[in-house]
Amino acid sequence: MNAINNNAQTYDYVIVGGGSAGSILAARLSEDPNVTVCVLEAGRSDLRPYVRIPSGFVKTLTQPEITWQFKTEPSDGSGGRKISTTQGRVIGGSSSINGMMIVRGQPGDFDNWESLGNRGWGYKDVLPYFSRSERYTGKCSENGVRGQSGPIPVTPMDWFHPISETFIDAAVAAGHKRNPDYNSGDQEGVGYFQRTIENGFRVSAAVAFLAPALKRGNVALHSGVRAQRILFEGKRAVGVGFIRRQGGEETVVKARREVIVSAGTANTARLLQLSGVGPATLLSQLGVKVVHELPGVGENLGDHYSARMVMRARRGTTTLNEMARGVRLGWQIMRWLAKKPSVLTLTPSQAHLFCKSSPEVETPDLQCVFVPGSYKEGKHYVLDDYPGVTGGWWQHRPLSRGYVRARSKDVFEDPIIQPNYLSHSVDQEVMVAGMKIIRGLLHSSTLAKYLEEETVPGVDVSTDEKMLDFCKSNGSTGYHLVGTARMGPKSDPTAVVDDSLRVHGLENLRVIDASIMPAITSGNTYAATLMIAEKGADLIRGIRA
Ligand SMILES: Cc1cc2nc3c(=O)[nH]c(=O)nc-3n(C[C@H](O)[C@H](O)[C@H](O)COP(=O)(O)OP(=O)(O)OC[C@H]3O[C@@H](n4cnc5c(N)ncnc54)[C@H](O)[C@@H]3O)c2cc1C
Repeated sequence: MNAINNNAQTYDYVIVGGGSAGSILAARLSEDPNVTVCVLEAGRSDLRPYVRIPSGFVKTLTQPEITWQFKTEPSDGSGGRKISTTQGRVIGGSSSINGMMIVRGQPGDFDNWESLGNRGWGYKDVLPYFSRSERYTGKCSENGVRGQSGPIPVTPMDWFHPISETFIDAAVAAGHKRNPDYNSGDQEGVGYFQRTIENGFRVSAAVAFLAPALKRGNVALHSGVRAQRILFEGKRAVGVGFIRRQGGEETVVKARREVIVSAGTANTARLLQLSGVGPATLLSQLGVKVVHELPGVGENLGDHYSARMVMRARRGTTTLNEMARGVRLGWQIMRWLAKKPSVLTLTPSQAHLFCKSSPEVETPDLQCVFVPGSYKEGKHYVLDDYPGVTGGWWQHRPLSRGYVRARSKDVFEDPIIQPNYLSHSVDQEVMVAGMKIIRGLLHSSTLAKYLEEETVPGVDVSTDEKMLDFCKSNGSTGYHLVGTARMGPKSDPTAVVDDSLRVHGLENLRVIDASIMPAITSGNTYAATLMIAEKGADLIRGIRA
């Protein structure tokens, strides 16, 4: 181990990652004025129009200056393709570039975590933490599960397209119930997404938590720096070494109490590995000295593999494809400037359908989404030249698992990310079932007044085999990477952290971000990550909800 510079600055807590979880942790830990916190963040300022204006989402994905331009390894399930699985590298992390849709998941997701040996992570235990960070402005159900005074606004959809409403009608006609609040504990049904958008702007975890915390004076933020290793004295984490540029000189910050890794699922696993915590064989291939052997570091990678189909709308129908261009776009910009609902404040998907792939399944195992617009086939976020709509779908709880492995000791070289999409036969069956459900709705008589022809993939893709092939060769990431530092008891050989989020076998080191999920949640993963951070902060402070 390199010598630790004795002039290094010392804080009570050093947090690696000023993203979704890191922002909450910095804010909660610094509520005590006697505590000092240092946040190390690889990205820089989030004061950018494409970050702050919700529809800028698609632009951010291709901007390397604010994103980790990660790609997955090819596999049979991805039709031999590498898939871009961009993550946020900017203040606020992925919360500054995500799709802003808030989906908590299902009660059973967390009861399952608890049944895997994680005490205090059942649905009833995590509910207060979901509520704590949110300020839900929609109509609340009477069971009191929604938060109404937290820092993150969760707002109902305020801009509606008649085809989206007709999609909802089609789902109701097909027997699905209209659900006014899928985050109430009963997820099943169809309706509109809830969003982290307020007054026309994205409200990221950094805007809601980190920025106010920085004003307290006991939080230091180093941006544009990459942590390259956690420093240990024996088995105790004592600080973090970071660099500003590839091959640059290392600076050290020391942690009096704890080092907390909140670098996101891919980077957290990679940082642990580069710090000598991980599978011994991998560490030896990398030339990293083993501090503590933990075979599960980087394993158990999960994601929501999604596919989409496109329908051409009848001539004269105005979809987002037309509204996001020319004079119509000008009008929408004017509306946004006047603080009126506008296409500029849309989430990437407008309507949802949480449903079952078959009657035998106990709770919804599919998430279907509807967008009153469409992208050109094979192109990244280029709108079709004709009026079109998109139906997408993914399996809630896929069984396929992959891994993240550092490629080299250099934190400027992207890690190997292999999600092994659709490697499990159940996942293949559920994806095909999902395609049949969404296709049935898009071709229904209810939507026929608007839609005329399936353009992607086309009706000749009609057998289960062809549909599976289509999913394999056209599907994509849900951007919901989780699981590479899975939480579980010591008796579980693949567990990385215990149910207090402490890394097994080491002292003063916790992982608190999406990587600790033992199994992916039934929905987009942001809300669950915020909950993990809220609970993680209490675990550190010894507070019970
Ligand atoms: C494009 C996209 C769209 C998404 N859409 C949705 C959605 O609509 N709804 C939803 O619920 N979920 C969505 N998600 C998923 C959700 O945003 C993530 O699950 C969640 O934000 C993960 O939070 P995190 O704290 O684990 O990581 P992040 O928020 O990614 O934070 C990690 C931070 O650590 C920093 N970092 C990493 N390595 C280092 C290092 N070595 N040194 C210093 N800093 C480092 C990163 O730059 C980053 O800022 C989306 C994700 C993406 C990427």
